[in-house]
Amino acid sequence: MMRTRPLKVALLGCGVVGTEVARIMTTHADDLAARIGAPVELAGIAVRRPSRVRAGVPAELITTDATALVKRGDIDVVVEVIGGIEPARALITTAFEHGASVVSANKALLAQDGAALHAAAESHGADLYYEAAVAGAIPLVRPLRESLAGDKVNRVLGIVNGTTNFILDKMDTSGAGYSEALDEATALGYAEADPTADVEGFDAAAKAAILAGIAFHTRVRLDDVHREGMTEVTAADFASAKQMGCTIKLLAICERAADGQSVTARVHPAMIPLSHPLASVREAYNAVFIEAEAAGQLMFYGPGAGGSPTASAVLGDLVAVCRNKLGEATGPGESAYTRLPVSPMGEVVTRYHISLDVADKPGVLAQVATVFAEHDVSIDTVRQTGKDGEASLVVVTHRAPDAALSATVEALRRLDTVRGVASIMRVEGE
Ligand SMILES: NC(=O)C1=CN([C@@H]2O[C@H](COP(=O)(O)OP(=O)(O)OC[C@H]3O[C@@H](n4cnc5c(N)ncnc54)[C@H](O)[C@@H]3O)[C@@H](O)[C@H]2O)C=CC1
Ligand SMILES: N[C@@H](CC=O)C(=O)O
Ligand code: NA
Repeated sequence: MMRTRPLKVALLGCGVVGTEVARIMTTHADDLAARIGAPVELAGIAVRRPSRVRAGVPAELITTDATALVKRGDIDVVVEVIGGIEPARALITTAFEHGASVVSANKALLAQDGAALHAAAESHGADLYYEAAVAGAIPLVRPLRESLAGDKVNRVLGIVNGTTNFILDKMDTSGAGYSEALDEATALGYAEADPTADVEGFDAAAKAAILAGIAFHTRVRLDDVHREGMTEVTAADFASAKQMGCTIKLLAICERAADGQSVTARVHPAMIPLSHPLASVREAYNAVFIEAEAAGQLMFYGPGAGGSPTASAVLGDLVAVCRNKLGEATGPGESAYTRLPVSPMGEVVTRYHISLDVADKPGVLAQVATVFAEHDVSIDTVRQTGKDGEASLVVVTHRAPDAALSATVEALRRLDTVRGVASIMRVEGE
């Protein structure tokens, strides 16, 4: 039976995502009410710039005082789509203190302070849901938290940043320049307020931290994630990748160690074979593989960024949280009981593609091969092209610990016959 008293929702932030949340809440009010079992009322919208025109957003609900809104006492759910650490963190904490549950899209905050926010939610008998924080519209957080709660996840690998995938895709397929592609991604509402978060890998690293924590039932923070952005990927890297039958993607990879005693989480550009499903993930789409002991390999694919797709995930959480409120229950909280430590990048086992500029004279290849052997790194393939006394040497290794691979590169740089290291890229997905 439908409850007549509405559940009241405060919306914090009305930018790319917030505008779409407000629009869908207004246009789909009847469906949402039917699915929840009570009407949901948008009770207030906190913004920073009230004069901005926001199509379809009820002007009478706009306020610049977000703190007063969350302190009203009659708010059931606070939807935080401001982003950043403060004032989002203080507003979420205040919301819990005043009896509200929270839906947030804020991966930066969750990757930094997720444990404290979960504890605050639990101590106030409230929910903290954040499906939109990882890979936009794609259901990932709830499948991991709920559907896979009975399985053992060993690996999560995928593309979790729409902006960088959009840029890399444009560079690869149309030869577009980096800045031009970034401007386009920003105009389409994919990029963070400061796009450095996207291109330097912070956004993907925050998502990797959230995914690893949920997948392995432990705590992983942003600082635990090895992070390399994509600003140094060049057209020459794409050309090398093509020669290998590969393309380049910014990947997030979270793994349980073979002995099960630790986990790793990393974000970096990598070559992947064109035959791998991730190679065909275009534009701002995201795709994530989850490998679980009983389930085997699962693939999640869809729009990873943009106002409307992200609002879809926010609204899904809103419905779930409202249902919990009506049932006087809460959904699953933080599960970090395994307390597995996060190992450093040096312990990750992976493959390298190394492109060297070398002197084209007898013995150079043997010298280079010796350096690899000294570091216990086995070579898979070598390709040499020479011209006018100089040569380009491309070495692809077998799998080895990342520490051994980096030490090999450092030793190669010290050889007189190695003029320079043109590029180093990890190879994944084989
Ligand atoms: N845009 C996207 O594709 C996605 C965004 N997200 C996350 O959603 C959140 C919002 O992102 P966008 O909507 O893209 O950002 P945005 O920058 O378009 O919107 C944020 C809005 O919050 C407002 N704001 C800032 N401080 C405020 C305050 N104290 N009180 C009230 N409003 C304030 C800003 O003026 C801005 O309009 C971020 O956490 C972001 O990481 C998550 C998934 C995808
Ligand atoms: N800036 C992010 C937005 C979604 O999380 C991205 O590009 O993926
Ligand atoms: Na999601």
